[in-house]
Amino acid sequence: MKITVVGAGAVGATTADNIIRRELAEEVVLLDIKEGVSEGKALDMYQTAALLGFNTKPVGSTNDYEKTKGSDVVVITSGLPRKPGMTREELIGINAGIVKSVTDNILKYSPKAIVVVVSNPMDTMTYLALKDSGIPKKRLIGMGGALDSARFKTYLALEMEVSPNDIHGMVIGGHGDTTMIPLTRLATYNGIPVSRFLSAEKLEKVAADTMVGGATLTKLIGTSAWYAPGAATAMIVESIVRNQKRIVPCSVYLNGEYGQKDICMGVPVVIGRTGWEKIISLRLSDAEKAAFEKSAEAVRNMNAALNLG
Ligand SMILES: NC(=O)C1=CN([C@@H]2O[C@H](COP(=O)(O)OP(=O)(O)OC[C@H]3O[C@@H](n4cnc5c(N)ncnc54)[C@H](O)[C@@H]3O)[C@@H](O)[C@H]2O)C=CC1
Ligand SMILES: O=C([O-])CC(=O)C(=O)O
Repeated sequence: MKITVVGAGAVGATTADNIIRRELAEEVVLLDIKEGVSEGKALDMYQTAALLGFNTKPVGSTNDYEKTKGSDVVVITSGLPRKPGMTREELIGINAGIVKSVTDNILKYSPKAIVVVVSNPMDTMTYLALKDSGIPKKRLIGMGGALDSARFKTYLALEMEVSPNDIHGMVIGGHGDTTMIPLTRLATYNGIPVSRFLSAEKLEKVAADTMVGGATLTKLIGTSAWYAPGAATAMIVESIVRNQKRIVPCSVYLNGEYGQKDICMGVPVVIGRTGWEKIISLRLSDAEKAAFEKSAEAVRNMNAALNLG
């Protein structure tokens, strides 16, 4: 098994670190355009092998795609992160060019790879990667809902003063401050609806905090988050390489599912060795359906800015 992570910045390096620690592949290639950075970070990570006891080898590459050849899974994190006060959507101008050229290069050397897109605005970057490359839709996965759901569970756990490990819940829709849909109605504390433990007001606050979870961290840190994004991305990669069939909300190409066509956005999918294997169709309430439609409209407007014709 060989995995490539493009972008050796905060999210890319953290993703690679999580992947090597869990020995998800024999080799993990970290590629960046900044001279020497990926080689340096890969060597730094490899020096933890003697301390932590893993056997996966990280390899750095300064923009040399030959080194990524034959990758089974490729994660794309290259691109600008937002600064406080910005939306993810404002990154489209620069990141579209980066994601397009990276996708072309990756598929030239690894035509059979499953590609996980992280760069923002993620739903639109996933759509761009699909339209530009023609990659079979099931091999293209946008990472957003995995992270948003982890934040949702964390905010619920904090409010309830329980372990996040006992909380189950999902966030679907777009990966944007106003497009996310935390499915509060379906969230549980080990199978028991969270509405048994928290008031409607508290649940509304949890949902609102979840939606701006990324913006909150960006304001605190000065750039966007990386620990949970890296862990969420590695969780998806693990479900692929270990064929775990986990149900994870991911941005995938919809062709009529959830009432939407020709768009990538977050819905629950089963993730296994061939990519996303199937979409789980949830019975949404009327309010949830309306939120999904509104979310799709916003994502579609963003996609139109790509001018794909
Ligand atoms: N989908 C999600 O849930 C999340 C998405 N993100 C997004 O991930 C992206 C990366 O974020 P960070 O790692 O914090 O940024 P960063 O600035 O730390 O790292 C980005 C890296 O990409 C590299 N890069 C730029 N152009 C490249 C190219 N053509 N080829 C290869 N590498 C290139 C840069 O040199 C830099 O090292 C941002 O767009 C951010 O908004 C971040 C967190 C969560
Ligand atoms: O907030 C951002 O810009 C980065 C991101 O997507 C997240 O952390 O959810």
